[in-house]
Amino acid sequence: MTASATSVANPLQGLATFQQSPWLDFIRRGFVQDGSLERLVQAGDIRGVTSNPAIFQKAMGEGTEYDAQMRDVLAHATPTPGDLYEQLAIRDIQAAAHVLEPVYAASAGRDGFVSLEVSPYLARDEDATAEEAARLWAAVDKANLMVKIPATPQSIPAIRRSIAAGINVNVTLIFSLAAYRDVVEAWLNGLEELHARGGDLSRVASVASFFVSRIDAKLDAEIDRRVKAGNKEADALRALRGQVAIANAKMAYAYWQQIMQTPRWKALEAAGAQTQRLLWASTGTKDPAYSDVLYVETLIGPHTVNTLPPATMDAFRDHGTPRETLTADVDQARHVMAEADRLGLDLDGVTATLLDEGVSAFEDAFDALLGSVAAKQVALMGNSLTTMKTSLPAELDATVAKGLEEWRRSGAIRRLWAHDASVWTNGPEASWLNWLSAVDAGLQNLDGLEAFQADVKARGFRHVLLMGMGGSSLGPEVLGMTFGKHDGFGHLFVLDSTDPQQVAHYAGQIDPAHTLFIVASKSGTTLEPNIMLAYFLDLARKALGEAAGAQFVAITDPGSKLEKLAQAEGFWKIFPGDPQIGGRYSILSNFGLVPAAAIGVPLRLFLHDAQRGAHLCDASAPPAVNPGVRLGAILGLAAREYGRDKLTVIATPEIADFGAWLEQLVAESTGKQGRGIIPLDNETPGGLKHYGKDRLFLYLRLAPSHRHEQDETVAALMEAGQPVITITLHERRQIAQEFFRWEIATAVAGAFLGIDPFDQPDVESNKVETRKLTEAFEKTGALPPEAPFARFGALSFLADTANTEVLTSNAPDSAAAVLHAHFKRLRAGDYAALLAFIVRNRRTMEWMQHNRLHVRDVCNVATTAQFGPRFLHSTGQAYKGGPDTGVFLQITADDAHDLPVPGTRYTFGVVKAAQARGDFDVLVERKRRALRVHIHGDLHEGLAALASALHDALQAIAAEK
Ligand SMILES: O=C(CO)[C@@H](O)[C@H](O)[C@H](O)[C@H](O)COP(=O)(O)O
Ligand SMILES: O=C[C@H](O)COP(=O)(O)O
Repeated sequence: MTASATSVANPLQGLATFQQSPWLDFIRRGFVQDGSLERLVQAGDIRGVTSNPAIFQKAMGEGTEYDAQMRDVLAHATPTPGDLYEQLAIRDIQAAAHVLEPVYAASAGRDGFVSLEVSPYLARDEDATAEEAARLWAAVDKANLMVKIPATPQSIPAIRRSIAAGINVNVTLIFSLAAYRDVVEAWLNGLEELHARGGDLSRVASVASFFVSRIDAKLDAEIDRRVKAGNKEADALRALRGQVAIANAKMAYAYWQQIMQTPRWKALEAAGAQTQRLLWASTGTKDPAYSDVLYVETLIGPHTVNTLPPATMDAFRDHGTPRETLTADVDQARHVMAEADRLGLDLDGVTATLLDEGVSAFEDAFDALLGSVAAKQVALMGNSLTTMKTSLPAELDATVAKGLEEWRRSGAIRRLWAHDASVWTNGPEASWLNWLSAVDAGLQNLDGLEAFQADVKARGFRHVLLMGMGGSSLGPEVLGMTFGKHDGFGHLFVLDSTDPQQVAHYAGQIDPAHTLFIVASKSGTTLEPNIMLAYFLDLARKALGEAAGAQFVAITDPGSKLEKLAQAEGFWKIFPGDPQIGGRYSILSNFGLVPAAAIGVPLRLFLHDAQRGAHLCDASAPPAVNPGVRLGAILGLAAREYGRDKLTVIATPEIADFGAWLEQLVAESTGKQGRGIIPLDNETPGGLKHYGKDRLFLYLRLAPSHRHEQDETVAALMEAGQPVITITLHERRQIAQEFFRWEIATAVAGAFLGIDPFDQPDVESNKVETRKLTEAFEKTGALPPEAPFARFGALSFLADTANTEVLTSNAPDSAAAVLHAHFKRLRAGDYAALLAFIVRNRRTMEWMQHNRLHVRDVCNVATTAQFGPRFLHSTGQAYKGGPDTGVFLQITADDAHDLPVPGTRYTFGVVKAAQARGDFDVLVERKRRALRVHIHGDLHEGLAALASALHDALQAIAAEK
């Protein structure tokens, strides 16, 4: 039985007599699946369906109707929440379109449509709207689909373009006659364009959705306000209650009638075009004082549609009176409009506001909808996603919620993904955002990377030596430490030091004939990788002769000096970097993927995990459920609003190296202009009393290997009211998700801090100072002389004038006294940093750790222990550019053995010394509290002396408390 064959059994069906189609303003899966829609259609009650973001929000936001399809989709892929929503919505729309096909067929394509709205986020963007309309049209692939496009000034041209492309369009959110005129013009223009191209006009259907009841709701409120205020025209105003919306609609209809008489339309009609029908939307009664069928009964007329919410549909079926009203009392309607004008009811203002409110209400609904979809997605994906739980003081929690809501309202996450620098400082940020698409690029290049991996395996390298600094080395180091050695692949050594002992140590570990050398430098001009390369190329040449280049691979930005050198030296491979990805955001690009390939990390799985991270942090994941934005808001607001800027990392040992990568990302990105976050990696937990109010704890927990005692420590921190973020990984590979989450989080934290998270001005200053010194050395064969202000045994102390004055004011007579004066400067909220330009090995690392903890436990401040020059490309930025809360002890030492740098006059030792001096110069130039201690003679004896002096100094400080 088709709709047209149905006898008129109720008022709804009676609308057909007046050539009005009742459509249903509602959709949801169960309603279509259980045959409810079909029954209405077959009965002849309903001849079309409309949907909008608010309707889908209600449908998908509750219950489990969509779970089965979600599970199905998620079993094969990890879409973004936006894509997932779209797949669900498209299935509903297709199913409803299928139900309405008989109506469409029986009406020869004039009726029986289902509408799907373009994303409300695009309402102010012509191109994006037109593209999305075309995309949805193709994706739904049903002749009886109507794509809904809002009638914003920006979208009107997209309506023309879509009609011209043969797409059925439902123009929505029309409130004013002026907007309706523009819509009609766009529709006519579109048809004319299509006609000129020889297109089939008869298949292009369109409706213009004129919103009704919202106008009364707004104006009635204004009328009530004026009446209450004693307006002398109270009676005239009252008479307009519930009148203007209908009168406004009648004016639109009258305009449509005029258009239908124009030669322009007649020509199109003769060419087969269908008329664009007026559709009355927003026809549910809002004011209970009015009839519940008011906006149906008053607007019945030929060639129109009324889309009814279910309650209005039921009411009209029950007690509506179908009779032609649209063409009746038109003069009265004109009078109402004139009265409204005379009384100063600002209809233009109201309709403009309603359009803005309409767009933002659909945005809000879409946010809520995507939020529910994302939350469901996360729940269904279970342990295939890393999870984040937070335990925050109530005040911070509330501030974060406010910050997230602010991000939602301002659409900041969409702007971030759209590479819009207004998220940050409106500076050069947009040029540094390709890391957002790095995972997709990696997946596209996967075949090439896997082929490289297979070749590496086939060549049977025993070792992989990666040379690079900061962003080029810390990521690969995490991969090496986290994933370990894979069968058939070499062991990874990461060299990011200029310490001659360190270089010699690595040289001693590898056999050049069985080593794959990877030199990684984006710029290709960084001093350290260049001299490391010079050294190891020389070493390899000595062992392998001219064939040495074939053992080398370079990762560098296209056109760099390093690229040229690699070509000249006949390197095996040169992998390009992306000039629009900064070093510390490069782990998921070739800078991480090539080393990952070289050590046998399963790339496809790794990238799919990274993709999970990226998709869950997508623009379509609203801030409150976006794992990256949530984390970023906590980091940024904890630092900005509460001075909780010491991000203290506790991690399951198996994934603990992540902290070194994270330190660079967070510190170098945020630590500038006196603001920022100071990450503290690997600070062994201590008693609660050692932690001040400047801490924010991060517990990175690898569930399968978690340590009970760490869980307990963290529980105690939470108990004590310290803010704790717990991120749980269910397997190591999920570190890839965390790489992406932290990149987004850092960028977001940067936005909250009001800085550019993609530059590193103070690292650059350090490089400049170092270059000056090495250039001076090239010329003179010596570094400029320097004079310690004190020497005690093997320990010399150096500082600038300002620091020296403070440190010598009490005429220190021992190393302990100098150190006492130095660390005595620590205040609550400060941090102490040990910055050692010495060989980095287990023994020295233990020394550093022991002494940093000693400082923490006596001074109750946050501490960090860093090796130079490694940290110069990482946390060094924040030490110099971040908050002035650091107290720095730089440690340098004589080199027992030095190594020449081939092709230069200097040695590794000279470079390292220049770097330490450059570092110190910039620190003091920034007026930081800094002291340098230089160890003469044997390093370990000197370290022992220093530890003992420090011990005495700290004991004195403790005694003074
Ligand atoms: O499809 C359309 C219009 O084309 C409808 O879904 C339209 O969006 C709705 O009728 C309105 O949003 C409902 O408005 P209201 O009852 O919330 O004021
Ligand atoms: O973090 C980046 C380091 O400063 C190294 O830079 P590069 O990759 O250009 O050599």
